[in-house]
Amino acid sequence: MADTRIPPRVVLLDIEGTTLPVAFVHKVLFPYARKHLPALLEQRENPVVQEALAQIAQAAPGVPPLEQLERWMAEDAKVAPLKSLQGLCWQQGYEKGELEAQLYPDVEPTLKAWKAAGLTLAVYSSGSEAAQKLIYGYTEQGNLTSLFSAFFDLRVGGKKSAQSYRHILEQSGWQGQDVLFLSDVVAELDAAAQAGLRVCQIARPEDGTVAGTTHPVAQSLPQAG
Ligand SMILES: CSCCC(=O)C(=O)COP(=O)(O)O
Ligand SMILES: [Mg+2]
Repeated sequence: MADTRIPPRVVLLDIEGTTLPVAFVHKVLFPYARKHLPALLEQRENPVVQEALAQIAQAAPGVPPLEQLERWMAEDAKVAPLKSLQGLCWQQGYEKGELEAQLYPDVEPTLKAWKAAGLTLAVYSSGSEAAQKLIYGYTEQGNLTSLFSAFFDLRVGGKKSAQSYRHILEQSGWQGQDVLFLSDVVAELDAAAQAGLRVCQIARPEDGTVAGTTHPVAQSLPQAG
């Protein structure tokens, strides 16, 4: 159990519902990817596409790739081939100026203040590392990627599994009691706490996030720090 009188050294942040509105992900990013996936799948020479197609064939033998991707998108499944292909669609959207990440208003000033105060900042999202870097690379406030020291994605495992947070600690060398994990999803906080991290739920009123009963709750990043 962490001594809460000692401040954390690292803040590990979820994205959707924590730093970026759920509506932006579901009403802007996901539809953009859905529209561009069929053309992307034609780019057979692209190594990201090739790897994703191989992973889809392994996960769903005999199912046409686009059909399987549609199923996963309908379920909002957090699976690596979908996430890497979505990331590639978004890359093209950001580079063409068709996408720009709209963070919650408190996020950019708070991240900068935490960084200036000496905290290490890191991301853990189901979105691929490439997609995370795009979000923070193309925000309305400019490129914020240099604020972050590490980007963790589904390669460490799913966010509702304690083992994933143990992998993050192993890979980073951080001690669990030094790391504060912020997320809107209680099951993710449960898993992180089980692995020995400090946790705080971000329950955004504008997203209607339901506050749990087992972990500290804040309505914005500055309240959590
Ligand atoms: C970082 S890319 C957009 C978010 C995304 O694809 C997603 O599935 C949301 O995942 P999170 O773990 O940030 O809730
Ligand atoms: Mg989230």
